[in-house]
Amino acid sequence: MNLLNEPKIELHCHLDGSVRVETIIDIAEKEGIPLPTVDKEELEKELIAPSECPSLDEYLKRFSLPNKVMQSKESLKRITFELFEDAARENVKYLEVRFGPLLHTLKGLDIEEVIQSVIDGMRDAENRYEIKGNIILSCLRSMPVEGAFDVVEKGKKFLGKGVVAIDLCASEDEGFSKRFVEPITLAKEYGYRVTIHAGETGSGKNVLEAIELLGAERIGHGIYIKDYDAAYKKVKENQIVLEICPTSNVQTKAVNLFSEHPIYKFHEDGIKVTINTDNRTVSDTTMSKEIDLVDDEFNLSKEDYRQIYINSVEASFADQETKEWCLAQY
Ligand SMILES: O=c1[nH]cnc2c1ncn2[C@H]1C[C@H](O)[C@@H](CO)O1
Ligand SMILES: [Zn+2]
Repeated sequence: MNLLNEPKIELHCHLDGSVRVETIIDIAEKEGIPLPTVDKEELEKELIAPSECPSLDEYLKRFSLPNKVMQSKESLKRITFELFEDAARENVKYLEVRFGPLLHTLKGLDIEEVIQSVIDGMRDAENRYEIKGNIILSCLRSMPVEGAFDVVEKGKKFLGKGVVAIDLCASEDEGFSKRFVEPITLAKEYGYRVTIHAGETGSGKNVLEAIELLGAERIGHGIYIKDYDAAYKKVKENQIVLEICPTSNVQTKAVNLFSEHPIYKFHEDGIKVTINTDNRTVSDTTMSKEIDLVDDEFNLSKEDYRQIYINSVEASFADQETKEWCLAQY
């Protein structure tokens, strides 16, 4: 199937993992930020995780460089605009972009300014292209829990104005959900929707706990439910949607080889899967590449793709009007 022209929906895409390489060089020059090299190809080697990348923690090291140029309002707005522009050019109709606000406060911006700048970039792109978006605020598991409270509180005023959900990301330790029950419960009370990165590095139990303790409605990755029956059943029975990111899953060693990826088995068994990039730059990918990868390996039929598109629309945290618009695009 040639999928470049098919409409697409993306629910799992990190802003800091999706910065154009030329933009990193340009902002660094303008803001006087030193880079290891200003040669585009050399810089790509620093930014793109190899497929032989040994682990998630190794993969996560690629984010420190882009975050250096994401410390001003202008750069955050520009980077967001460009991400939506790139997505619109490959016919993505709706994109939920996520980022950790606290990562962008190193040079004096406050959390509200960070969020507002990302919203501004998104709105500019929505006005210019046929794409709609929403924002997911990510809290890093590697930071103290107080950080998550801070993000939940400061992000609250943007709910319904661009921000829709809360996420936990970064290194995945066994049993992390227990630590975050309070801030995520508070977020739910405020009206945030919930998606959680879990089951990426070996633990299906983390997926079960993210659903039971944190009320996750969607799971980022969730690969390891394949080895943990209770989590598998929970995901299937509760129709929890998996945000699968094929290339990233190989790089972080959620799977060793893409041919071993359980995405198609899940799909055939009635688990709701979606296809996403995770990180356009760090994983050197696009939605078209990710869908092609799945198609090459598992021979997606038109009906398979249609189902995945519908899963994505229905599981999105968009309002009803936007969901209907997305469905009408197919
Ligand atoms: O696939 C991922 N798993 C866990 N954390 C991730 C993944 N991709 C990116 N992140 C982290 C690194 C970023 O700095 C952070 C916020 O976008 O989210
Ligand atoms: Zn992710």
